[in-house]
Amino acid sequence: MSEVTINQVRAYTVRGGGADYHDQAEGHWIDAQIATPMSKYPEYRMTRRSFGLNVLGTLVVEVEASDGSVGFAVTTGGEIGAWIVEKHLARFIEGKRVTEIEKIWDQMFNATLYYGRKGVVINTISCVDLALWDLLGKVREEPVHQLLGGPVRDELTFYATGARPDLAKQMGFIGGKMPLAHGPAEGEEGLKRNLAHLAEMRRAVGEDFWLMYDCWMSLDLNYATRLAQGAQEFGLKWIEEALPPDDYWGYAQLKRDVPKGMLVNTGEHEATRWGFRLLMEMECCDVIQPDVGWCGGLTELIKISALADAHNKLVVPHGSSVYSYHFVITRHNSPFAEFLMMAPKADEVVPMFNPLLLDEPVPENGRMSASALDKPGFGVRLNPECGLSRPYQH
Ligand SMILES: C[C@H](O)[C@H](O)CC(=O)C(=O)O
Ligand SMILES: [Mg+2]
Repeated sequence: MSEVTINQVRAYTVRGGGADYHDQAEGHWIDAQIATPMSKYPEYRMTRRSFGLNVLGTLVVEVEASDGSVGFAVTTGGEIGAWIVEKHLARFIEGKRVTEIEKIWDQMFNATLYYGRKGVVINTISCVDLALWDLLGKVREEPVHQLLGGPVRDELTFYATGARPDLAKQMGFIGGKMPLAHGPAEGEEGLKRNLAHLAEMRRAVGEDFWLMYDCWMSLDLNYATRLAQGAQEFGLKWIEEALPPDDYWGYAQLKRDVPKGMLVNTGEHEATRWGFRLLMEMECCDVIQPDVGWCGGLTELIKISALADAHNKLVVPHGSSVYSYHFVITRHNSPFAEFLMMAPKADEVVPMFNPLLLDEPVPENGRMSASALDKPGFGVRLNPECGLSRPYQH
């Protein structure tokens, strides 16, 4: 097995949902009015597509081994990611043994340091890394969670992210995270509306169901603190990504200033052990939320998670579908998982990376048994009906 080598890496792009879950058709809840760092510009306030949230599209990376096995993974990264894989990263992948995942990661990261570190380069490295784990699982005929040490519990439990926490409760989820609609540029009136919406949802779901606000980097410290204070009477469980990801100082202050018991979560746009080290050493949050497809992949997440464990922080990955499920089931400090509601009206459970993957497991009644993940690799296949294109070749 250790002699199985990687013959070829190929990078593709695809549009319309998939790993770039923001790339949805008009009218989807995820593209309704949601507070963003661009909301201060009225012309970019009403939808996120207006400022180009969906420009990247999905990147698909395939790695083919000498025994004929093919591993693959998907992330947000589109054509830029495909170029990076084909024109730069391929040299570190092809010819290596399928077991050399750590070495490949280190070479990809160090070779791109001068233009990488965060953002689309790390998304791309993550995608290659996940494809390598998928390949190793397939060569060994084992699920990735077994390669990671095996499940620590029998099932995953999920909270749902979407516009309808009330429906999420009926569907059996343990909580509902809503997008915040109004940002600081909409003043006191917007703040009142944000709180009124939370109050309405609290009435709809009752006392015990978790409710959270996802602020998607849109607030400033003063607004975030006032939102958190106002939200306390409606039992907001956590305030998420309230500030721009580089404002570590703001997060540290926010964590000190939110009402006792309310959690500060962040990290979905953070990357690598060094980025998360800052969040932890500066006491920026209670829960970190790395996206497995954006933070450096599984190889990096293992390190981030160990660091978090030593800092008594929970790790609840952002989105990431099967890449998150296989990890969360193996970690004591990841007690539950996120499920992004991809139905346009958030009124039914559809696979998170729909329609790109076949056999993508979904929670039933807010749960997923470990056995749903018992297939080689990440246990998913590419849907042949999604038209992949290969814009570059090396
Ligand atoms: C709903 C949020 O604005 C975003 O689209 C997803 C996200 O940040 C999350 O799931 O967390
Ligand atoms: Mg979020």
